[in-house]
Amino acid sequence: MDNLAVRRGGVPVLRGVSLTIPQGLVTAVVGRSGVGKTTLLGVLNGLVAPEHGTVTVAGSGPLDDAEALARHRRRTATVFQDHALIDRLTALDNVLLGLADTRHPLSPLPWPRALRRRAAEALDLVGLLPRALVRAGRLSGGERQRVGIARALIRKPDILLGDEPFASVDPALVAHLGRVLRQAVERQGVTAVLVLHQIETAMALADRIVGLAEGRVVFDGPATAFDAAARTAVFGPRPILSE
Ligand SMILES: Nc1ncnc2c1ncn2[C@@H]1O[C@H](COP(=O)(O)OP(=O)(O)OP(=O)(O)O)[C@@H](O)[C@H]1O
Repeated sequence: MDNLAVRRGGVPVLRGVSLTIPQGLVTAVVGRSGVGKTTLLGVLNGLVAPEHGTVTVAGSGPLDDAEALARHRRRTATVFQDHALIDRLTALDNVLLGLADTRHPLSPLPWPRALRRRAAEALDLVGLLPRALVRAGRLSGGERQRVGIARALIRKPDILLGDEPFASVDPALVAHLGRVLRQAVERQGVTAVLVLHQIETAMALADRIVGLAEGRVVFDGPATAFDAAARTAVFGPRPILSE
């Protein structure tokens, strides 16, 4: 990302962000609420157009070119903050939507057995196989989120973007899902960029941390280097709690 500036609703959100995200690692994006983490992810999957600056992806090219953007999207999977599931479809069919660029997702033809098996395996990875045939509209928030993760993993993407992918997941499951994502990164060479709300989760899961404050990158380094000073730069001084 080179000197990116982005406005939302006319208001500057990112102001000159330059960043290199290394391939094959997990990078966590952290910062206070409203700082522009989702916006940064939106620029990375081409859903948000920068006012100026460019994003160039190795193997795809600068994303301001339509062909490069299409190439980039075929290699990318996103876990959205609001899950973006179709309520009337089962968990399994929602996972198959991850393969929608191979065939129309709502085609009345049954999905080939091999692909259904792949979807079942993806659901198993996130611990949801017993809920495979339940309609998404009947799943809990955390279950929906895990369907979203399975739908991203079934694509076997080169690039995995996640917007608070564990936000509504039971805390006991977060470590397990973190391991599932790390396995995908390590076995398939995935480059992951995850917006993470909890700095503790980011430090445990990510190789690198990017901290945003006031529209700029104020920390960019290994997770092990995210110290008290970095925490203050990103999140501000700790509030003093009155008794
Ligand atoms: N579609 C939009 N129209 C106008 N303003 C927007 C829009 N989307 C986001 N914003 C504003 O842009 C700023 C950055 O939003 P963004 O969602 O990127 O922040 P965030 O860091 O992901 O927040 P959170 O941690 O609360 O999810 C916020 O001030 C938000 O109100």
